[in-house]
Amino acid sequence: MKLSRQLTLSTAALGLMVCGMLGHITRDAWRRYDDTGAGLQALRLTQSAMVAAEKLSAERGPVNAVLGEQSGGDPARRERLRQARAATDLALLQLERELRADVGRQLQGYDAPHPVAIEPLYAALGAARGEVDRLAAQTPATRPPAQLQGAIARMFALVPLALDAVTNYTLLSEQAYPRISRTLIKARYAVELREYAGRLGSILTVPLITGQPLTLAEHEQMNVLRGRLQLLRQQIQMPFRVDGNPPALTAAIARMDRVYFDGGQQLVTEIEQASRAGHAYATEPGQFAQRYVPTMAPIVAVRDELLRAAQAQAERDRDHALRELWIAALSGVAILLALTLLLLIVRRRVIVPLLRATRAVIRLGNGDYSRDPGGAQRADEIGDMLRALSTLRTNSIERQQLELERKRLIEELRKRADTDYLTGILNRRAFAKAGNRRLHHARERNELLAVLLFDIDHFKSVNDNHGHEAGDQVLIQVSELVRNELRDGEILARHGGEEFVVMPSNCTREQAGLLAERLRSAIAREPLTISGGQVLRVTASFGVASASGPQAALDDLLHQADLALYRAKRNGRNRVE
Ligand SMILES: Nc1nc2c(ncn2[C@@H]2O[C@H](COP(=O)(O)OP(=O)(O)OP(=O)(O)O)[C@@H](O)[C@H]2O)c(=O)[nH]1
Repeated sequence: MKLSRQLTLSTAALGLMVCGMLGHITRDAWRRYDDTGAGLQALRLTQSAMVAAEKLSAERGPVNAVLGEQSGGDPARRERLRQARAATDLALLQLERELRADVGRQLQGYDAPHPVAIEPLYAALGAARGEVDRLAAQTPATRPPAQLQGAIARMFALVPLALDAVTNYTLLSEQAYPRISRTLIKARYAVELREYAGRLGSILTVPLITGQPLTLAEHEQMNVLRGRLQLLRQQIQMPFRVDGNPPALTAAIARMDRVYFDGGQQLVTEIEQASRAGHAYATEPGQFAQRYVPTMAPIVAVRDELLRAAQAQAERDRDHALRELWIAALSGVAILLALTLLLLIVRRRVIVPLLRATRAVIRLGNGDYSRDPGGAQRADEIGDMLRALSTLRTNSIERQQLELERKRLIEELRKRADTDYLTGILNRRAFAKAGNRRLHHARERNELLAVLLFDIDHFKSVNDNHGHEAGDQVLIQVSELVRNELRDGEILARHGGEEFVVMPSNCTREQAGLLAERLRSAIAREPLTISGGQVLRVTASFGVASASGPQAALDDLLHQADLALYRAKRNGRNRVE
């Protein structure tokens, strides 16, 4: 597989792995963020349900005051009852609104009990208030104690309905966001504490109205409630395992201990003691409610402090989760960008130069040195490689030039070895090679072969009379003259000194004689101009020999021609024999 493809595939695989990992991290961060959001939502619902439960509890105070009045309708008490009812209605409306807006959106998907429907609570509340109003319309003396008890019991029965909602929303909050569960459980205890504190006070309502002592059952009921209140108080006081209670919560608990457990319960104890002693009660229900109810406010403050702590924790966690989500998403994008950039850099800085280098190596291998691989300005390893290739190209060009020069020199040497240095025609050695080749050829085809040997007459006198250099010029001009007379395929060579040899192809003795005659007359006819402008005329004597058949040998042929030449010299020169 090619390197560029391998790189693309491995980068893609790496990118996928990084994407998968980041997807996982981002999904986790998103889930945490979503959980804290859902937790906050559930927390708001829990808070609304707790406020509704508290308002329902609080409504019992004015109810007791109105039902416990001694004479006629007290407008101030009625007004307090109206205000308490308005506060309850507002809290329920708030809860209902949040339920409609939020449940099914944020909290969907959590396997929690379905929050209680608000309608049964409204029905029970309507019925209880109707009963209270009916009794309040009667004069105090005509209000039967049993019916008063019934009306108060109905009011009591409302709170568990709201507490059910509290419990369910608390569970939802816990499930959506477990980190705040301990705080919410404590808040739930505070709500219960407020409810039981209210109940403790409410037990006294009827005895205070009727002026009767508390019954044994009422004493026992009060002891049970006190026990529960102590238990809940201890649970709330118990510090959180990791961080302990926050200072604001510690202060709220201390205030609750002082105001309610010391002050509020003291009021209850005083009435209990008067009942046991058989004394008349020093207070009537309205006055008692006015003194007792405010002592329960710090309990609600503790609850609110706990809810505030839970909310602060959830918001902190949500901000943290959001920050992590951003970090995961941004680092994912940054890693992917870095990978892409790396791929592009490697492709541009490594793969492309490698491909260029490969092409350059192939070109060099094929002997094409036309283009330089380039990249000399790069300071990295690829630059080193390209520079090495450039050097290789330069060396190869030099080597190629040397090789050409060597070939040219060899060719020149070969030529020189075969060429007569003076006349430029073949020398005796080259003639022997060419002549033997032709002889061999003639033998194969059974052709006739002839040799003409000629020698310039009285050449010595040319040298003697005109100088050796003039003799050289005569030799050169005679060879040129003869070469011009010959046709292609007719070999001319200097056989030595002033002696030349001609070998025509496939030629009879007669044809060779005619050729010799033609050459002889051309030499004799041609005036030769030597340096200094002097004109000379020379003649030459020719000896002709021919041979055919397998026995023919070049030396024999030359020997016979030489004999014929000798005869021509002897017979007067400038002739053909
Ligand atoms: N200038 C010159 N002279 C040469 C060369 N080679 C041989 N000679 C001369 O050629 C002459 C040959 O002389 P000879 O063999 O006596 O023959 P000739 O004078 O031609 O007389 P015949 O052949 O009998 O007609 C000698 O003087 C050689 O020195 C050469 O390359 N240049």
